[in-house]
Amino acid sequence: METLEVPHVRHYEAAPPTTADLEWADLPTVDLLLARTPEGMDELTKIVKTAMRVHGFLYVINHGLTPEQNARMFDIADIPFSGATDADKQTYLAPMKESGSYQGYKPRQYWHIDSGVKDEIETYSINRDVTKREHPEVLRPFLPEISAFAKFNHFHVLHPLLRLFARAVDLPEDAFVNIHGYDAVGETYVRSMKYYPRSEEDEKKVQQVWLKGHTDIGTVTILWSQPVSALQVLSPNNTWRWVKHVPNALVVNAGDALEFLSGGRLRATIHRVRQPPPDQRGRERLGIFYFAMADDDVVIAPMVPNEEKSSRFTAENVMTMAEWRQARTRAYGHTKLVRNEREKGVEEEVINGVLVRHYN
Ligand SMILES: O=C(O)CCC(=O)C(=O)O
Ligand SMILES: [Fe+2]
Repeated sequence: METLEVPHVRHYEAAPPTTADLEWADLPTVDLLLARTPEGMDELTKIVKTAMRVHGFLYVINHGLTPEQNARMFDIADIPFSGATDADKQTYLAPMKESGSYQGYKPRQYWHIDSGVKDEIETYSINRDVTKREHPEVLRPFLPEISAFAKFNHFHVLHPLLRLFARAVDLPEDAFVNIHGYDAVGETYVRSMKYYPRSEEDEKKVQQVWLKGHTDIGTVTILWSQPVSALQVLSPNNTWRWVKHVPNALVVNAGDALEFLSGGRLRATIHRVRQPPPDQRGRERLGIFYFAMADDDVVIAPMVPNEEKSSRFTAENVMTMAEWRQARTRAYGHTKLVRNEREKGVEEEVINGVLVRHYN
């Protein structure tokens, strides 16, 4: 049997945490150690219920990966950007327009942000089944570790959270787990994401926005916390609050698909990425995520009575997870958005009959 020797990986040194005094979001924490007992599950269900109604974001701690294993994943996450050649980046481009898939590279300057200025974000997305597509040669020796990381996210973070989400909306505990199979056909990704600083002139034009306010496409987004402060959530009183870095914690939010499945009870909260505070400017920002989607063939219609006033989903919008993610991926950063005359900074589009809002 051929064995691949694992080469040395350059250590990715992130910027130190900011010392700026920012308006931080006050997000609840789910301690996964509590998920091991029935009493703990009851307590966590209450926390999750409030978290998803009020903030739509929460922290997860005690997931089981050590700080060293976490740091190793950030080192590996940087390989597609600093280790691959420009030719690799062309060869392994994601077929975003053709098949509505992010598998592979999304190059910089692919999405329109504002006033003719485009994004400075490179992403590399790998299906949880890492064999679904070929990868740049430099990344191949690390595929077993990436695959183990996907499995870890799936079974040790996603599934426990899905059980809590199901309990929070009074569904049987495994209702959401059953539509997030590890071996099912679907587009859950491990994604590396690198933000590069832009010119001051462009910062002015986009009013310091690096990634417009949006909701995520899938069911659950798991973000591995990193020190460069830039992520903000739209708080219940309609102001942006910064998400503080918590070492080795995860930042979790629901996306559109979970909002639809839960009849609007588990809200897909708007969030954005903006220029970091002055002490972190000029630095790159590397992120690593597990973007979960339900299995491709799942109809993302309410599994509980629809909460009319909060859900964007209506009975006419019946579609599968695959249809929704493909339509959203094709449209993102390319469609002409319509300014909402009543709400400043809000632009809208309708995708498959569903209102999608973008914030600046
Ligand atoms: O970079 C971040 O912190 C968030 C990115 C994000 O919201 C996304 O890719 O959907
Ligand atoms: Fe997002």
